[in-house]
Amino acid sequence: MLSIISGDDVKKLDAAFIKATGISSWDLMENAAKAFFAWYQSKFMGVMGKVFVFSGPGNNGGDGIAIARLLAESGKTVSVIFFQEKEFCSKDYTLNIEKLPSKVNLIHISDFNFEIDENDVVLDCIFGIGINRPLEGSYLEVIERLNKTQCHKVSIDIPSGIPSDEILQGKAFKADHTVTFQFPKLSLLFPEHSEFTGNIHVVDIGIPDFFIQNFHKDKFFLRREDIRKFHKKFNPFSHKGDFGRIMLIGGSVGKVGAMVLSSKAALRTGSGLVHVQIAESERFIMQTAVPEVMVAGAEEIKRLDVFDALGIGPGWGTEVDLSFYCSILKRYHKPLVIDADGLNLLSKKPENLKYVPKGSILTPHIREFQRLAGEVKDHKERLDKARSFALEHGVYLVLKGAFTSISTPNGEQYFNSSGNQYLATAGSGDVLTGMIASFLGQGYLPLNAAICGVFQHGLAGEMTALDKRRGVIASDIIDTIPATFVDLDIE
Ligand SMILES: NC(=O)C1=CN([C@@H]2O[C@H](COP(=O)(O)OP(=O)(O)OC[C@H]3O[C@@H](n4cnc5c(N)ncnc54)[C@H](OP(=O)(O)O)[C@@H]3O)[C@@H](O)[C@H]2O)[C@@H](O)CC1
Ligand SMILES: Nc1ncnc2c1ncn2[C@@H]1O[C@H](COP(=O)(O)OP(=O)(O)O)[C@@H](O)[C@H]1O
Ligand SMILES: [K+]
Repeated sequence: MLSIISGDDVKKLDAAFIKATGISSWDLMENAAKAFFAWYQSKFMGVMGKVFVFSGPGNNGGDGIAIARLLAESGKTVSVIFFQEKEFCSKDYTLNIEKLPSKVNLIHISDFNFEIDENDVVLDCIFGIGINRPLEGSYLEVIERLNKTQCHKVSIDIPSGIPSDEILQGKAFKADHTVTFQFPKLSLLFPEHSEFTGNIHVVDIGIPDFFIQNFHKDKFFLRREDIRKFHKKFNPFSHKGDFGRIMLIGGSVGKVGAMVLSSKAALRTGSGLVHVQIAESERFIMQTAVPEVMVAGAEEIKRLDVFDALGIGPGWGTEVDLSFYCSILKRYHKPLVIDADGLNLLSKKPENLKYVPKGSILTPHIREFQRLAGEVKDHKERLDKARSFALEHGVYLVLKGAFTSISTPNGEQYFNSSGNQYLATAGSGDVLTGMIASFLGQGYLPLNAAICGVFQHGLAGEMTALDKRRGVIASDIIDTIPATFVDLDIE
């Protein structure tokens, strides 16, 4: 798991790492340049055009000059476009300028003609995490001009103009790819910046994560290599009881499809037994759609303690008797999952939040979270609010969207890296509810259930989108869940 630290802490991290290892800041910049170069070779091999490196006065610009050298040595035609004379630039920028081979064209911005072809590549190394005010003057003009230019665009560390932990004020470079060093800067995960970041790639520059953890506070980035350790192991003698008995509650008239999706997803995630409690009139539809599911009558809902986990809300409607809902929350003493109308009903009467069992998992999308916790001005404030909500109510708050975040009752936040825009389809959230409830019912700790559910839901979306793209529907995500276990090598 990568720790996400603030831009200010990166400077302290660099200084401490340099002190501890005896390497120089130039070496660290060289590591960054080499890591970028390796990425470039793997992704841009087939792009034959010229490379234009726009280098600002700080270390982001220094990275650019080092990268220009590596690209030129590999045979590329490279130009460096600079803004400031080296006396006004960072120490490592200057060292790298001195190492630049003569075959690299070094052009001051005022002499640059902007003759860039569609097939050429622009590397944005104007500003990194050291940006400290909105863009203006020639920097702004150049970035606006580059934003209108048709070519391949890659930002180094962060698109120039975007601060590392805050929302952008003003303009920024619009990249097709952002190659960020060591860990994604927090602001790369904000939806407000999606038009600037393009695809985000994290490259390792050789600072071990345990070292970063000395500076780290409470934010982590989840990647596929992290997921195995959150999974529980089963053995050949495991029986269906070990895989859990869960109850999903929801499915009003006309919305029973939500429960069809949730319950199928739970079965595909490995639940031993799945019961559903739905509107009586919808029984036939439910049992025809998912014969493996048991449809509960009113008497079964009286004995909630027999279930290893509950999932409440998909397709429930908002006309539910609140005292019935409350009685479920009061009578069930283990962590459960609440989604969709289960959340909307809590927003109607927030005092019922106190009955939600500690350690439960709430899975709102942005609008549901707004109903639950109030208006926010931007995603940064939303994340802060999610964190305090989870702390205050002792729950895991899964805030859905790109880079879904999981806020924990002890103030940590985990950001998911899997998934794509094709998951934004009707019923996709119902699938996630079924998956998380399933893991919870299989005896996973709530955090592990949330992490595995969120990651594998995203992965299933990625895998099924390979040949379906925007044609993905929620049922496709369900069909692909088993393949995610194979893909991650989970027994
Ligand atoms: N461990 C890592 O992650 C590593 C990170 N590395 C790299 O270092 C980068 C951070 O470098 P950095 O700190 O030198 O800051 P950077 O973004 O180049 O800009 C600062 C310069 O810009 C100026 N300036 C600021 N705002 C401005 C504005 N609006 N308009 C005009 N000027 C403005 C400011 O000067 P000022 O005018 O404020 O005096 C200063 O000169 C990081 O993103 C990564 O690429 C690797 O090399 C090694 C390991
Ligand atoms: N652009 C995106 N990138 C990654 N995941 C996404 C994106 N858009 C939506 N998702 C995921 O799709 C799911 C949608 O859930 P939700 O909004 O509850 O849908 P529904 O109400 O239709 O079931 C969530 O898990 C969310 O994280
Ligand atoms: K940049």
